[in-house]
Amino acid sequence: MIISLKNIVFGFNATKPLLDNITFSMEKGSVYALLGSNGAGKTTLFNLITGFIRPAHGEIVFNTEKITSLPPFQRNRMGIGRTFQHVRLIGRLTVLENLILAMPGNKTDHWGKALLPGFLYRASYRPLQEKAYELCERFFLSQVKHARIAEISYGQQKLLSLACCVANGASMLLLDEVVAGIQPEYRRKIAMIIRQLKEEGKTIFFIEHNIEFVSEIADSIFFLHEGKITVFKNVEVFRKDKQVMDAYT
Ligand SMILES: Nc1ncnc2c1ncn2[C@@H]1O[C@H](COP(=O)(O)OP(=O)(O)OP(=O)(O)O)[C@@H](O)[C@H]1O
Repeated sequence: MIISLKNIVFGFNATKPLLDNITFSMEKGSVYALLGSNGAGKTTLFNLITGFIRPAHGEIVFNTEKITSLPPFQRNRMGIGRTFQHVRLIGRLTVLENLILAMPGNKTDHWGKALLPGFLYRASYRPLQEKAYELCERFFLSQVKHARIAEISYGQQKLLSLACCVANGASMLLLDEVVAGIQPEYRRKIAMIIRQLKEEGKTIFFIEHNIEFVSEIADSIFFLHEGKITVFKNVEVFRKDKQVMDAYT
């Protein structure tokens, strides 16, 4: 087990909790989809896991450590990475530079390293650069590695967001609508990469409305409805469920 949530309660107002006593756990090396109608609380659940908000009650355990009251940067260092629904990349930097910036240690060491003599600085930078080249290769970004973010397509930006999450060293990746609004070609590439990440033992939790994409890659489906989570083993069972049909009609 990589993560468990126990009796999580969260609400933006006192009248009705948005997330009402949520309990679930996830296995290492598995892929989980999170579905639910608009406003069900999917992004809020991601914000709770990543530490942007805290629950009113309940506990979150990641790799046997309680993380419920840890800030986002600490959870990130422990291996929880995320991508956002609207990509958050640094526009004036290139693809390679965005990747290098996402690598652990680089940001905090940057100014210290800048004081080193040139040859030593270049030597310390080179392994990061090499890793960034490898990631570009793996994420189909080699041809645009020197391009700035505004010069690459939306599909490439989504691939880069995912690559940054991997560069960051995450063992659990939370992906918020990673294939929404992109060409089928990029959707196929992202599906392939997610399968590879699973093979490497990473845990993927992704919010998605595209049921075809969900059926291609998810091991389980988490359905969030009226504050509760129901788990489905596959898309067929999910599609036939009455509660699901009612929620989407
Ligand atoms: N900071 C906030 N303050 C008050 N209400 C909020 C806040 N953030 C979200 N909400 C409300 O909480 C509910 C759940 O929002 P959330 O973004 O988690 O839903 P979602 O399931 O991710 O929806 P979508 O599929 O539309 O992205 C919505 O009604 C939203 O308006």
